[in-house]
Amino acid sequence: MPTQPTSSPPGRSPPGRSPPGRSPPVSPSPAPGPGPGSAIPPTLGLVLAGGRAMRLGGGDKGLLAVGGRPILARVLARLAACDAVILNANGDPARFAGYGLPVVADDIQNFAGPLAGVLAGLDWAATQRPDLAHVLSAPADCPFLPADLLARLHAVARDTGRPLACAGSGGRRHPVVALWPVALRHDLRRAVIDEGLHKVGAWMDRHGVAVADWPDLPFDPFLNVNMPEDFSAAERLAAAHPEA
Ligand SMILES: Nc1nc2c(ncn2[C@@H]2O[C@H](COP(=O)(O)OP(=O)(O)OP(=O)(O)O)[C@@H](O)[C@H]2O)c(=O)[nH]1
Repeated sequence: MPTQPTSSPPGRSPPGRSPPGRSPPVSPSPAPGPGPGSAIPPTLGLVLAGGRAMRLGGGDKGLLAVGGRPILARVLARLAACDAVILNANGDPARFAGYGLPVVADDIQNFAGPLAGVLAGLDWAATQRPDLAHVLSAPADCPFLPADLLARLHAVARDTGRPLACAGSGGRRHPVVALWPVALRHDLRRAVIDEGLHKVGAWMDRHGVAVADWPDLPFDPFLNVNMPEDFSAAERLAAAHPEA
């Protein structure tokens, strides 16, 4: 598997392309939220940026620009329909200061994987915004999320009666793009700490998860940037679909 040399300094540009630059932070547009009377239950948006990006040589994937905009700004635009948005990230939160968001670190150490970030988000919602019964998670390396992500995940959960919903494309599930009930946080903590569970999909299957997909879109909205070649594919997609 091609990887960037681990000797690369954190946050450098992926190889094989011109430096994408760290575009200046873009303040998220005022989150409109579903609004009073909306059929969409109150939801906290959670950007998952707690990973190490080892396959890109380290750094913050969300601060890389795709199509001239940081991936993080793109993700935040898609989460603007949520009632509040926080960022899960480890290390110095100052690097995200320009976004004006609460930054919440994992409280489970040793890189327990994305479930540690989801748990941090569920705990934050329970303690800081108990009016929000759901969390919508989205990874900071997914530049082309669908505009109706929040609405469609809630709709598929409601229609199937399942407590969890996640995104799918090309016959695959994307369990980190998902809707989580805050009420399941204690069960998740037990699974991660007592059982050492790391697989997101495995935990979801215990409770029941509905999958929503977007077959109508002319591109995969869940393309994520893990390796340098993903970055090139994302730039091509951004050029071909400026609306994405
Ligand atoms: N909070 C938290 N999030 C994580 C952790 N590991 C991965 N993630 C997040 O989970 C999502 C999927 O991560 P991956 O692409 O598998 O891992 P990554 O660390 O970003 O990249 P690699 O190191 O190259 O695997 C991303 O949103 C990551 O930020 C972790 O230990 N803690």
